[in-house]
Amino acid sequence: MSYEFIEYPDREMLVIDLANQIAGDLRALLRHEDRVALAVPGGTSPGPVFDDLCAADLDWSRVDVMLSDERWVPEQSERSNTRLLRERLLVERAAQARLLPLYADGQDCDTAVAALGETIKNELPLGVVLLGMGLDMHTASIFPEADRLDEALDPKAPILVPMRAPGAPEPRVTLSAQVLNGALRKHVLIFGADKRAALDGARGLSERDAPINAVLSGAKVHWAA
Ligand SMILES: O=C1O[C@H](COP(=O)(O)O)[C@@H](O)[C@H](O)[C@H]1O
Repeated sequence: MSYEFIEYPDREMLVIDLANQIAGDLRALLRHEDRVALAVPGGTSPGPVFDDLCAADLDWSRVDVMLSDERWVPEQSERSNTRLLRERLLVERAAQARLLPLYADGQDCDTAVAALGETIKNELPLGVVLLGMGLDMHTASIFPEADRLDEALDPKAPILVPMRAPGAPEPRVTLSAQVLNGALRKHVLIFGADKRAALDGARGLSERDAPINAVLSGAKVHWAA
């Protein structure tokens, strides 16, 4: 699998350039489509990119934003990826975008995935996907040793898969690898020497051992120490 690796002198330059590239991708796709879907990660890495991207000059009213994965916790929780989105991406100009939820309050994730997946069906293929990666080489919530890892990696996987994993403190839902991998533009955001070593270490491993490998083909990987 081949991907483009872009190394930046520092995190600030990465953030500015990546936000510009995503905005450029969205503008380019909006020239030919009525609406474009953008999927983004949660966790600790993407916040600064959201802070820049939210001010991008484009027709956000035609952008459908969703998460790559969600931790099954209420939006009030510090661990809610939806909360991060609302606070740092869906503000300023990007407040015009439509949020497609990956969480349903009061339901369990195993029953909620079918209905949540239905709302995403018409968005495929996704226009732009930004992904993160954990030190254990998980991406979205596709974790090594997760209970439904094989299902999430299956080319015939459903759109959304519930997931429980030793490395995840709460149940999750995740877009499946084929949905993420099928995006028209793919970006992966990685900060730090330890994650770069993890990415290098993923080379030659199976997708089960290194789920990041399931989404790298044709992606741009953005890295800064
Ligand atoms: O739990 C998650 O982890 C990954 C990586 O997060 P980071 O904090 O190491 O940047 C993230 O991509 C994923 O969306 C999130 O749910």
